[in-house]
Amino acid sequence: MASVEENFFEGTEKLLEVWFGFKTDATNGDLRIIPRCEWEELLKLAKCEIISYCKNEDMDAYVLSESSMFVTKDKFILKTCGTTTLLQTIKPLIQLVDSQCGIREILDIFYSRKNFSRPELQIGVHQNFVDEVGHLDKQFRDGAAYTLGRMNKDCWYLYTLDKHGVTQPDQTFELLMWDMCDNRMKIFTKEFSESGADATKKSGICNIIPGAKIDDVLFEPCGYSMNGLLPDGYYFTIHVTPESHCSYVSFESNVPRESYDELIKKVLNIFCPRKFLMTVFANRVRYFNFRISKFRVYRISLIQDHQFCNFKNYNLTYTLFSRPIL
Ligand SMILES: C[S@+](CC[C@H](N)C(=O)[O-])C[C@H]1O[C@@H](n2cnc3c(N)ncnc32)[C@H](O)[C@@H]1O
Repeated sequence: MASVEENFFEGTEKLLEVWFGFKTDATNGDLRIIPRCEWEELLKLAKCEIISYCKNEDMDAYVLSESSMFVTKDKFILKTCGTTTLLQTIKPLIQLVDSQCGIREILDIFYSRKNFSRPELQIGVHQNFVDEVGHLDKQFRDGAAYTLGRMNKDCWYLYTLDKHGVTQPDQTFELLMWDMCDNRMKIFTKEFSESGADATKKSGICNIIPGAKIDDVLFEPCGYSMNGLLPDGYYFTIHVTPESHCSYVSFESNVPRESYDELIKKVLNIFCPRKFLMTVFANRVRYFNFRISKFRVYRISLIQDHQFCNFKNYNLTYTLFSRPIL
């Protein structure tokens, strides 16, 4: 029988979002003209590959062997888990966008991740955030790095640019969940579900944001990834590592909401995590005032850490919750 060590999978993702300055006068000024073979080459540097693809008018969405990639006219999002080497793509990405689209200006970048369960298994700079920051600093002059949460326990790292880059309304909401309920995790195995679509239906993921165009994959023997596309460049993406000794789920979306209460309630009801971390990022155009007192849905949750950051262009709320085992 394989040991727990051999079966360990690091579900925690590295997440990169890059906003490019887009040129109205250029016919090639759109990241979506970049051919798939170029993305495939770029992803090789991160040690992952495309396994599924869907698109709508505003966005191209790729399910990867390790999480997801989204491409819009002027925005690139890459989310990779396991022992991928995401930051190896950053310089080649900038060169690729320059050579194919003639775009050199970078409005903002966001590189973030939760602390890993097993950082020693990561490759190169990804073993610790200080080295990741060093790598990013070589590329960007005005980078700023932060740690939210407890440096010796659960925390969340962020690297962004210290500038007023993105002028259009923008927000990103993330729920990172771990210590999951085993019963719920069964759905994301081939033993219990036939396909990605079957798991999406059985779990109730299909009801989180109705009307989305969904591309879902169920891995063999277990594991699940989905991208959901909505009109006007909105998306959501869910990734599940169901193995009980390292269970982890992530939910991410840029859909705007006055309050995220309903969305959070739906996601928590599906996955039942014992611990979860929430980040809400919103720029001044889409200022989001998060008030913890309104958190009716978490009556049974304990807030362990709650922090609010006021950046030059964005506000960020970070909250870590734990729930008693019922
Ligand atoms: C790619 S998925 C989603 C990972 C995601 N970051 C998460 O939130 O957990 C990872 C899950 O799929 C399983 N899996 C099965 N085959 C895989 C493969 N070829 N590559 C990556 N993961 C695979 C892993 O064991 C794990 O349970």
